[in-house]
Amino acid sequence: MTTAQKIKDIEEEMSKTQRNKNTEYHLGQLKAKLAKLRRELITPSGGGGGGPGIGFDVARTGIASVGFVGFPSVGKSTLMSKLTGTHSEAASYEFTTLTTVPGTLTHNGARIQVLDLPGIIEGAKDGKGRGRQVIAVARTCNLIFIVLDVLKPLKDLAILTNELEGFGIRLNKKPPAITIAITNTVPLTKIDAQEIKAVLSEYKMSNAAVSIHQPDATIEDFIDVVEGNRVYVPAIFVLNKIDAISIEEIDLLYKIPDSVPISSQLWLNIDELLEVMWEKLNLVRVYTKPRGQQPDYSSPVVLRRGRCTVEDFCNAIHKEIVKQFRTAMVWGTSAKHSRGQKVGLEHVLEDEDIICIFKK
Ligand SMILES: Nc1nc2c(ncn2[C@@H]2O[C@H](COP(=O)(O)OP(=O)(O)OP(=O)(O)O)[C@@H](O)[C@H]2O)c(=O)[nH]1
Ligand SMILES: [K+]
Ligand SMILES: [Mg+2]
Repeated sequence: MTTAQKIKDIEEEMSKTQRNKNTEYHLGQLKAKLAKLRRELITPSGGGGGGPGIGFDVARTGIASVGFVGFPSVGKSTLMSKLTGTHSEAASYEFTTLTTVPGTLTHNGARIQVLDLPGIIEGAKDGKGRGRQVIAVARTCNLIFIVLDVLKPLKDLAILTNELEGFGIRLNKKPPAITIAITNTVPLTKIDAQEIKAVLSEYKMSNAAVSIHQPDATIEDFIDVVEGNRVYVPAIFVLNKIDAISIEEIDLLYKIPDSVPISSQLWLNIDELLEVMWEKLNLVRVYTKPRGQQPDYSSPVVLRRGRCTVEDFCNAIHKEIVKQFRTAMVWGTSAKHSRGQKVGLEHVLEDEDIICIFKK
């Protein structure tokens, strides 16, 4: 039996099983089995791994990357060509794009790589078409544009989200606040949730201390933590081709969370798309101020959130700078005083801070 078939069987059994106190343990087991099978799909045991294949893995440039995921002919390539100036073939027939096509755009001084991808279809995560290669590229991006055609049913949005979920990608979600520490000394006296026990037994963890710090955590969140190979990626639902619908219909579209309606063909509402893209990328711009001079606002050093200490700033300019570093003055949100703060290499910078480095 193939992995895809095994998954289907379990999904069928789950849909037939009514949820109650007596079936909780069994359902927990099934969900864990399902997660393990999905992992097999992401990383096939026969070697080769689940990474992007030939024509999909492209050289990475820029400070962050945005991947385009969507059904065929929703307008991904039209958008990508216009945003970056790099030509990616667009046409009225499906599967025009067959590989990853990279381009770059510069926004607020940051160079961002844009990856146009082939269209995917339902069942992509289970091996249909080139879906798995496409989703494997999307997994490595800092932001995903889920591109949708407003003339097609909006249930496509749920289908695409589900395809990515099945590949371990969590859209617009924070990692669950759950920790698992395996121990041989602490007996499991307080845990009585049948589902948690079932999952742990499925993973052959007989002595585990589970701490859940999140009241609304679900058993799916718990499995995500046990599996540990999830990626949490921000996403924008790009609702394309609004030139083909009425104003009233556009107003309804605005109710979809994290969505931006646009027309890539008529170039409508692209400013909003770029603004939301910028917010979601969560980048940190740092302006350099040479001693005794005004800050240079024209070309910020752009860093990624979580990797934006003064040391990261130095390394982004030149590897040698850290060796000569004595101290730095910082002005802006991260500084304690409005007149600036003297800081060391470990200081964490904020967006639009100004920095002056003093060397030894
Ligand atoms: N009306 C309208 N048509 C558009 C818009 N954007 C793209 N199209 C048309 O939609 C068709 C498909 O466009 P593509 O850019 O090739 O779509 P794609 O998503 O890259 O398609 P695949 O690579 O085949 O998956 C083309 O005929 C485009 O001219 C838009 O904003 N409005
Ligand atoms: K097309
Ligand atoms: Mg295309």
